[in-house]
Amino acid sequence: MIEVRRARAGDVRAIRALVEPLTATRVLVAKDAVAYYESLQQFRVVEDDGRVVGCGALHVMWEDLAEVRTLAVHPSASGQGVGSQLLEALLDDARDLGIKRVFCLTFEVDFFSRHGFEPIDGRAVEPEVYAELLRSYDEGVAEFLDLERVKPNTLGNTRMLRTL
Ligand SMILES: CC(=O)SCCNC(=O)CCNC(=O)[C@H](O)C(C)(C)COP(=O)(O)OP(=O)(O)OC[C@H]1O[C@@H](n2cnc3c(N)ncnc32)[C@H](O)[C@@H]1OP(=O)(O)O
Repeated sequence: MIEVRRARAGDVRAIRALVEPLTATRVLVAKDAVAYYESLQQFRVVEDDGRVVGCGALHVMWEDLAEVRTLAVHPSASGQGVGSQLLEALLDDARDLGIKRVFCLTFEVDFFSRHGFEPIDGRAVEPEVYAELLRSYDEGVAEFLDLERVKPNTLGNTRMLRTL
């Protein structure tokens, strides 16, 4: 039976195993193990008969803004609605947190479009918020801000936004 649930500390190994092949092709950014434990509360996983087959995270960036991150489904489980269930659960988390806009940076434009995301150009935040976000040490925030130093990581990705 398929179940979407909050991640537990014991899931981190399975999450890393899902993500690792995707970092080799730069679909997802490689992170150290400690980063997954530190951001564990952001994660949801999909379990199928006791096996973690998908993961995804929601990272809050500002008062009205969060980012979907690290969405990955094992190839053996793709095309069965697992990614859609995960994404919708993360959007529900965003609603629960009072978030109004959800950002993502992805090659999977059709998939995210089917879930109400639209490509955006330029900055998605006011200059004052941009200046505050510059103070973050988070690499994903740097990618959101489209800073020069992280551009090699985001080459070919599309910036997308969903309004809730
Ligand atoms: C912000 C970020 O994290 S960006 C990174 C996004 N992740 C990646 O690029 C990693 C590599 N890709 C993946 O892990 C997966 O392909 C994902 C996450 C993009 C999609 O996960 P999936 O579980 O395959 O998605 P899901 O099954 O919900 O939808 C995919 C397709 O299956 C179809 N589908 C959905 N439900 C079902 C179902 N019950 N039965 C059969 N097909 C279905 C959908 O119509 C959809 O069609 P499409 O390919 O034309 O869009």
